[in-house]
Amino acid sequence: MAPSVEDSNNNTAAAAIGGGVENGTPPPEKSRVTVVGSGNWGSVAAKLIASNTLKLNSFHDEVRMWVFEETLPTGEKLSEVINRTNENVKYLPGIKLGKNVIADPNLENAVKDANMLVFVTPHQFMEGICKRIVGKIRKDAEAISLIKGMEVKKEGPCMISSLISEQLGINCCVLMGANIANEIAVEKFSEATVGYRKSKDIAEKWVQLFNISYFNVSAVQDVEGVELCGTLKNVVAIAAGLVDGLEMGNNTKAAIMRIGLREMKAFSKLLFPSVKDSTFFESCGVADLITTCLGGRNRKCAEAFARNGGKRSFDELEAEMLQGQKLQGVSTAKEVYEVLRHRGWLELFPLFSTVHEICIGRLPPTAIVEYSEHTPKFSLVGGSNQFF
Ligand SMILES: NC(=O)C1=CN([C@@H]2O[C@H](COP(=O)(O)OP(=O)(O)OC[C@H]3O[C@@H](n4cnc5c(N)ncnc54)[C@H](O)[C@@H]3O)[C@@H](O)[C@H]2O)C=CC1
Ligand SMILES: O=C(CO)COP(=O)(O)O
Repeated sequence: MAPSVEDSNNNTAAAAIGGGVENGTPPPEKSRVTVVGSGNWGSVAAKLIASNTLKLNSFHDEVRMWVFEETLPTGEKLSEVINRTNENVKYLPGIKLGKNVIADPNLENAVKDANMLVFVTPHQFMEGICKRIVGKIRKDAEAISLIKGMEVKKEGPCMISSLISEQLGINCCVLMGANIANEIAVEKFSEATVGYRKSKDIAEKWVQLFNISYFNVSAVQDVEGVELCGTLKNVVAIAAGLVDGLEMGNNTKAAIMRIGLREMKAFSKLLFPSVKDSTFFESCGVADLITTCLGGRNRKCAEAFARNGGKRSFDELEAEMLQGQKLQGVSTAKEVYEVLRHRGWLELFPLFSTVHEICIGRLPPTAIVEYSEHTPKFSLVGGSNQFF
């Protein structure tokens, strides 16, 4: 059974500021936050949030964090070690999360009282997680997804925020940005973008929960644009890593990033015409693309893949190099490819489609920089398509 935390700022303090038992109006209910996920970014998100809930009167101090339970080489359970040491020794070693972060291996228990749910797991696990908690969360819960990825169904592509909204029947914002977790963990400055659909008030509450001196958050009304930026840049980061592994140099890498950004924008607008151009200039857009292509896990594994001439699979490299952390770019490239194939758009997106074909071994890593029959428009910048 996971422990719990008493509030330091209890309702007496809230009552003293506005209303309260003295003048007959009950104090507004404090929000309860649960973080669903405890990987590298999930743990940093919990740390950020926990530092803010201690300061903000409108939130309960305690931040519950669902842990996908595993047994460590020492024989101990990960959740127990987190609660004992206040550190996620596997996914974020060396960083104290805050004593008000409570690791809970029981998913249903972790979510049941929360009215603010923060989803941050690798995207491939979200459908299963939603199925487990349908009908077990508060009806008035609000959600935010920090997950970079999408699902492809028979009906077409489904963004993770839509999956959450549709399966759980709740509103879901997104938070994406140039956010390499290990850098934010040591409190180096970065920015992030909240994407919201309708309610600016809800978006502002999320901004309040995440914003801190070293993490500058702003909100834009463009859920799909923000989420697609975060999702698609992982495919471009694979391409950037391949170029690094081939030792092509900075100009080639910059070209890959530019072509990738064009494809990100075109793909997003073809799927959702409402996506705004301005979103690509937020942290979730060009800034996340740059940081991931320079320092992300997708880049790192793709570099190793190219150095090995494509002879070692991404699965093998992921297991060896990331030790339990997960790549999102390889599966996203596959999902994007499915959409392109179904819609007859493959030739419009040579970078995206080439990345997938390299990942599955149909093309060699060098194809990323080759003008071949498979990539007829690869190095052409013009293109008559209105979306480019
Ligand atoms: N790490 C980073 O720098 C950033 C990551 N993100 C995004 O955040 C999302 C989560 O990534 P991270 O927190 O970095 O995770 P991670 O890749 O570090 O860790 C993997 C997580 O998956 C869990 N897991 C393994 N098998 C599972 C299963 N069957 N069911 C449920 N969970 C399982 C593990 O316990 C672990 O918590 C991803 O979409 C990623 O793209 C976004 C910004 C930065
Ligand atoms: O999304 C990220 C940075 O914003 C992290 O990217 P990687 O998953 O490639 O490390």
